[in-house]
Amino acid sequence: MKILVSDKVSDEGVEILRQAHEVDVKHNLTPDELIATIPQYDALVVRSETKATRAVIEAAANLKVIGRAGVGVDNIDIQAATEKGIMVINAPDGNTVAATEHTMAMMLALARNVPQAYRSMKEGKWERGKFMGVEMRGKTLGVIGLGRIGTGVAKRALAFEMKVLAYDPYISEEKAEDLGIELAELDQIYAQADFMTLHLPLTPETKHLLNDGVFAKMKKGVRIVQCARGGVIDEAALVRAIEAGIVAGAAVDVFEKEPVLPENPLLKLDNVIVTPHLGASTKEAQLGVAVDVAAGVLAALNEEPVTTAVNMPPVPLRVMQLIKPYFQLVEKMGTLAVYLAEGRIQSIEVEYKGEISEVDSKMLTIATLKGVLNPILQEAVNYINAPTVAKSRGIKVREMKSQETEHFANLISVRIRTDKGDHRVAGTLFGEEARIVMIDGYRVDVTPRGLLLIVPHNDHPGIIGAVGSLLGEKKINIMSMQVVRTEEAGKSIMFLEVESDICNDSLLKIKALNGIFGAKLVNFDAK
Ligand SMILES: NC(=O)c1ccc[n+]([C@@H]2O[C@H](COP(=O)([O-])OP(=O)(O)OC[C@H]3O[C@@H](n4cnc5c(N)ncnc54)[C@H](O)[C@@H]3O)[C@@H](O)[C@H]2O)c1
Ligand SMILES: O=C(O)[C@H](O)COP(=O)(O)O
Repeated sequence: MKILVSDKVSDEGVEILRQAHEVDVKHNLTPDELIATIPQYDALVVRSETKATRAVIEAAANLKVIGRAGVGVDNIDIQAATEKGIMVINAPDGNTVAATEHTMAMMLALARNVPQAYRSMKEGKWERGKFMGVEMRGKTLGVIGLGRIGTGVAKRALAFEMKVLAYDPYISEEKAEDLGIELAELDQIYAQADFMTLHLPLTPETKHLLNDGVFAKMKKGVRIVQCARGGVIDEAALVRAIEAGIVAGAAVDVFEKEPVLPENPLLKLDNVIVTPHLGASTKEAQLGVAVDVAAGVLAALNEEPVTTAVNMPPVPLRVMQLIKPYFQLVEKMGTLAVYLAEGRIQSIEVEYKGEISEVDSKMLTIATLKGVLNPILQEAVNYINAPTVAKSRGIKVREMKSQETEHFANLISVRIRTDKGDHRVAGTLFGEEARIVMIDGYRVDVTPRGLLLIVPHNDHPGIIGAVGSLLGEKKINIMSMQVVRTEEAGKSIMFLEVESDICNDSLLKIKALNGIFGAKLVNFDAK
């Protein structure tokens, strides 16, 4: 078979591939050249430079697998690959240490003005008085995102005798306690942190997490390290916060637009130090991700299970036929439940009632976990890694079964328990059609597809109309609407299936309406 390696991947990985297949290494292909050449290949190996767009994937007549030598798969159109039955795999562990150590290097360099002093000396100067730094010992470090890299940074910061506060809504208190650090809310971190470091994915929820409003809440003199993904910080707001004296300095490895243009204002500020997305650039990391991705690509071409598959479920055919109709339903129920959940997830319970309780439902429980975890994690959670990911986050998973049901032949319910309460979603199949029939104890009939707006409100005349008018003004079509009375006197909840996305601004306007006390938009089709 033929493999194309289109980015700089370590020779050792390329050699592993060459021992089994014919390999071409071609860097810097233009999009058109890639589209023209891709039909002859069975596998494509990339880092972040090659953009495996829908157009590339649609042209890939023989492609069976795309291997990403690294973590982020945002340069690959996963949806298009999945639709075409192309397995996408990544190498999520190989560069964790490299990115962790780069974060520490950036934090130290920021604290002690190392790049600025270096430049001054290279210019022939001896400016001992100009580069007064600060110590890290005794300072408070805010870690936002406590996954693989955030955890590594937290451990190293403890060795520097820093006080570590971490925010990650999807990590248990137990995990933080085991690490010897404190979980905190974002506002607490903003108010207390002397240093802040980001290690979370870029998602619609995290885009511009650090913005003007948030910078205004920060402790004066905070230093910020950004080695996660460009876009989590609003760069223009960062520049304003530095100019206003709120942020004393920033160390930035990843940018909203890469490669960075020379006119980027961050490059003009002396107290901003920068590296060109070097987090994963160590020999060890590049060797690790290349060897890992090569092993994955070979396994995929041999049709063997791949533990780092991003998009393909390894379900045995016989089991698949029995449970296939329920896969999408349970995944979407997991997604809805996690959108409803507010605190730290402690456990996920999946209960099977009726005939469905008689089949091996393990894969359905895994599909539920996938639905819960995918909207909140950077790494792609699939049928292979979902249980391990849940375990590593201290989330307990329980399956319960009973042959008895009251109203439906089969009923599956997903309960998420968090430190701020429980949420339960139940669903069934009407013929072949998946339906959510219960949300937090309220009887509904929701097709788990597209966008669902959930609005708890006071049961007063005019409120439903006000929401409808606001959506109408924004040209957002309501496809169906259900209103249920809650057990709390005078309170109801609206469930609206809407045709197009609702921007944050409009959601805020809905929340601000008189008599409304919340608005959540669930995207069943996210990721
Ligand atoms: N600079 C580089 O070269 C480089 C190298 C590797 C990874 N990265 C990036 O670093 C980041 C972290 O990677 P990782 O391997 O640790 O990923 P990970 O999936 O292990 O960790 C991400 C963490 O973010 C948390 N999270 C999700 N949404 C959140 C939110 N709204 N608020 C707070 N936390 C949230 C998740 O619970 C998870 O624990 C990713 O953005 C990745 O792309 C950059
Ligand atoms: O997602 C990743 O693995 C890192 O951002 C590194 O990307 P790179 O392989 O392009 O250096």
